[in-house]
Amino acid sequence: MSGNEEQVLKVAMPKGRIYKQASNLFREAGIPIPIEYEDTRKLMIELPDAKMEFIMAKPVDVPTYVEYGVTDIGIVGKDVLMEENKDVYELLDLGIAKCRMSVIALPDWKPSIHPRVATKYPNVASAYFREQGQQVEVIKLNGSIELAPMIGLADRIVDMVETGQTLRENGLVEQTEIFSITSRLIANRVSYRMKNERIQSLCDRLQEALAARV
Ligand SMILES: Nc1ncnc2c1ncn2[C@@H]1O[C@H](COP(=O)(O)OP(=O)(O)OP(=O)(O)O)[C@@H](O)[C@H]1O
Ligand SMILES: O=P(O)(O)OC[C@H]1O[C@H](OP(=O)(O)OP(=O)(O)O)[C@H](O)[C@@H]1O
Repeated sequence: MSGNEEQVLKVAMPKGRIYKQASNLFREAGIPIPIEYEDTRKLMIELPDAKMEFIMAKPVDVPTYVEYGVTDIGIVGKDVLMEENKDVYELLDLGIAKCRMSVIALPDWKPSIHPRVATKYPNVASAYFREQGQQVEVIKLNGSIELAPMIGLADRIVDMVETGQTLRENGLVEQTEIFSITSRLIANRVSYRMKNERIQSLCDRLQEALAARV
């Protein structure tokens, strides 16, 4: 890394579906991060002129990098923030990668004596059903969650809905929306104090870029 170490702002960017929207927003804010990174396996991007360094992280790991301070800030979905419950500051709602967390079932769902709920988000699901006063067994899956009620692993699932296409194509219905999701800018607590001016100025630029969109 070149330049003054103190001044470099380290950012954890999520690989996958958030990257494109987040990188568009950064470019609109005047930060020339590449549009695509998929054609390389490079996991770090340095922007010496902007004194910024980006790491390409698995989305679910972004709060961990930020909590440990190996990056100063990061971008992450509200779903991951709720599930991971890390000790970080949530600075800005970026309004990108919109979707919602919902309870989903087959159309003929009926309450059962030993209800089972499959999800990628066991903490979110457990907290939700606890608040509802419903005792359920939560089963953790890592993907293709919609399969669970279809093949009898669970009665219901807690999962994200964006367009609703996955539900429609698999004959499932949304029972309840638990919360809406967008991506957030988060910061390490120490970095927020030590690099406050840099982080604040980035927030201002991102907010201006967001305001210019509407
Ligand atoms: N349709 C959607 N389904 C899932 N997440 C979505 C959707 N639309 C927006 N998002 C947001 O994108 C984030 C990252 O999703 P993405 O699929 O890239 O990562 P992931 O779930 O970790 O995938 P993988 O495990 O395949 O790497 C989610 O945490 C959520 O905030
Ligand atoms: O409402 P839709 O627009 O259909 O989007 C929702 C789907 O997208 C996500 O799955 P993802 O693509 O991340 O795949 P996976 O979790 O099954 O790996 C989510 O878990 C839903 O299955």
